[in-house]
Amino acid sequence: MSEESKRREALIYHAKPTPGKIKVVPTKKYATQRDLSLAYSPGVAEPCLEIEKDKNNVYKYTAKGNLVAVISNGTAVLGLGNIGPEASKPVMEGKGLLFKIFADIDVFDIEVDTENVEEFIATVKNIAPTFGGINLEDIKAPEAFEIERRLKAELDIPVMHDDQHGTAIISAAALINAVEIAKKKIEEVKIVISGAGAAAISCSRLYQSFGAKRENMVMLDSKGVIRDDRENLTPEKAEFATHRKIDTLVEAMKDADVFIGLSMANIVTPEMLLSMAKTPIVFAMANPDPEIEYDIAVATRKDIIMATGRSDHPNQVNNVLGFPFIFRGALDVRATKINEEMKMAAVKALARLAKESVPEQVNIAYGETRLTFGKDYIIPKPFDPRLIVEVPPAVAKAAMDSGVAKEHITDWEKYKDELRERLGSDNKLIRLLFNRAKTNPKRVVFAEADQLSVIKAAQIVYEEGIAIPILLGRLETIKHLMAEIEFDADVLIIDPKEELENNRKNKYAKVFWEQRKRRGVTLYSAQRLMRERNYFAAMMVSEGDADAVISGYSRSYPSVVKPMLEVIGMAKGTQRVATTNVMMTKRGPLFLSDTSININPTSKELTKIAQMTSQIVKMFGLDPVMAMISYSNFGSSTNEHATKVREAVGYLHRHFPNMVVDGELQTDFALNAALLEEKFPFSKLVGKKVNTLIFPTLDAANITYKLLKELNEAVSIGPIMMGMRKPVHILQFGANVDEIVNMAAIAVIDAQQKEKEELEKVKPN
Ligand SMILES: NC(=O)C1=CN([C@@H]2O[C@H](COP(=O)(O)OP(=O)(O)OC[C@H]3O[C@@H](n4cnc5c(N)ncnc54)[C@H](OP(=O)(O)O)[C@@H]3O)[C@@H](O)[C@H]2O)C=CC1
Ligand SMILES: CC(=O)C(=O)O
Ligand SMILES: [Mg+2]
Repeated sequence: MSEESKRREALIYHAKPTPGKIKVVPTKKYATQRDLSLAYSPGVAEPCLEIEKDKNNVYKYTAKGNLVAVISNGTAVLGLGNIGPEASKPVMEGKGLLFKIFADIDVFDIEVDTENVEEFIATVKNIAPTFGGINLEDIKAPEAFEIERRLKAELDIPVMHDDQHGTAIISAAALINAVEIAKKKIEEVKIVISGAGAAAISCSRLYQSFGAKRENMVMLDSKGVIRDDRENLTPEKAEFATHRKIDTLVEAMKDADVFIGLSMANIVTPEMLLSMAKTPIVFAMANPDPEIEYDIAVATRKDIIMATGRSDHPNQVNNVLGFPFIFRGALDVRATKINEEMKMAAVKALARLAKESVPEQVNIAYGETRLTFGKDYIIPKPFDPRLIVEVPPAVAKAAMDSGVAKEHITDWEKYKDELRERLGSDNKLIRLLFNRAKTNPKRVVFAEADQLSVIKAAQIVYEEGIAIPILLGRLETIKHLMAEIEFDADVLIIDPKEELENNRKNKYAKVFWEQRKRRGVTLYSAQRLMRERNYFAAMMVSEGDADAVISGYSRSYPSVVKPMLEVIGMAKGTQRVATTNVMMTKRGPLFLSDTSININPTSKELTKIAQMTSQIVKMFGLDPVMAMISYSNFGSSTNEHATKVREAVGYLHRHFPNMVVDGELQTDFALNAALLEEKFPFSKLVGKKVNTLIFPTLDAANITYKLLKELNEAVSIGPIMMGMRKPVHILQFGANVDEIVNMAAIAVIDAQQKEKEELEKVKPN
């Protein structure tokens, strides 16, 4: 993607569909008059009075305990400099997003219009009662030091300047590991630190806590090397002034073991890297552009251990790995401070985690085959789900041991379970899907590529490397739309009506005629049918000219299913096709079947639907736990609708005893584990979390999934077609771009899966 396209993409991302990246969402019911009288006057007076009696009750009755202020005055925004409070807001909202997705902490971002230290301190102090913690961000040195020192002393909630301590914690963990990989000793390494601001000073201090020696450090600011004979140094710079008689970065880099960049872009040259010692460690952490580009650095020295602050290269040393988890631990024990002990605990937890074997889901999330501790993996990845289980407990424990915790955790396993629960699974699951698709992208025919939403989706899957799109539709329209959205990739575009496609069309028509000539199809009618995009698309897949098809955006479901069934047909041994929808709910993904095809399935058909859904759940990397739902519980009704579900469950229990499935069950019992255990302790689902619901009729399933989707209770992926011979996925009429992209990723994974099954069939035993 060109730099200009990236720029535009970033602007559109921030502007659409709603400006900005975060919003406020109520956590209590607000539907009725009764709810409102509790939420607001008169009910709200009760917690007010309780808090008036004892201020600690604010943690019990308000959101304070999980709310962090991300506060900046915009004076040192990333490496962009003093760009002002308004211009810093996208970064602060970004920090809010990261706090939320990685540690389930809510954030108000606050941009303060003052560069005056006293005014800034007064502002933060005045608003502190709202918050459980204060994350100071992108405030320039030396003011940042005084601001943080004073706020820490004067407030009784944790205050952390992220650029100082977040950065110090992460880079210290990375440095300890990098030094070990380089087979050097931290006490001996010569370290050059470019930058003498908030981040650089704090990092250099923390490295000393882990053994680095100040006499081995040379620090530089915008004027060059900070020598002890320089005048008017701030106390922080004076702390790191060197007695060496050198002035420039070129001189400092000679024979250095480590370069720490917390200054600005592109100030390190390849020559400087070449002058460094053996196995040099280079952390070029300026954002968004590092002190030296990753690709240049690794091309210059094969023995380099290289890290940047960016997510698009190995070894992202960025405080995103720190602040969410550090505050999570601090908030959970109501720490009054974030002290040295807590920081050290976080460093050790992070450094340790990088050495443990990496779960497969992290490899998938980053499109890696095998991440292992070494020069390209010195520190955990931000999407590593173990971070939330490892770092906050370490921080919380250190807070308790060092006497700054107001609450104590006793059951650590329970706490870890709570931490796991905090991470919603919707984005994770989608990410997993995308990354799995990217490992082996397949050719996906978009049968309605002359529709704007479809072509936008095709552009995304192409640019993300999820699929290789083939665009079907009116040539002129497609080209026009592509130009409009600046989709200039060299992709295959086919108009089934065009003369140029005659050869292919004739070939497909012949094959189709051969297949159906005894079922009323003439060669002429076959030729006419191949002008129709869904027949043509299905034939492409059937004949191996494409791997999957996506259609249905502009047509009714049945009118798209028909050609797919006629041309591609069902998988061997399958008598029914069906669909499932994955609903990304707050309690995790929930698969609902059959949402689109079987109007009133028999008990036998229900067993097939359950079995096919079970395969799909596994394809998503989850263990199926299935409830066959009904309006009846375990025989409470003898009506045929309940009986057929009961019979289906009986059949599955007899023939597939390892399947975790039970019913017939009402939905509340299926989804409420405590209720189920209390009333039906014999159920196979007791002690398990149901992730799949098999519905008795199409009415019930379709209504449920659309209701959830429209009430914004869950994002839906699907309907995912099950039981076809080749990957065919049919969109809901008018699906949005995200839904089409998700479906394309599913189609690719489906194609990968089917390819694997084919290979296994032909593999000699
Ligand atoms: N990867 C990560 O997690 C993080 C990265 N950073 C990055 O670190 C950088 C600094 O941030 P922060 O400390 O908050 O900002 P500050 O404004 O506090 O500090 C910037 C420092 O860089 C120095 N500097 C400017 N130009 C040069 C130069 N040519 N050579 C050497 N030093 C120079 C300044 O010198 P002087 O004192 O003379 O003005 C100052 O000491 C930014 O690029 C930021 O993006 C920051 C935090 C986290
Ligand atoms: C990452 C960060 O906080 C910064 O670059 O300022
Ligand atoms: Mg910052």
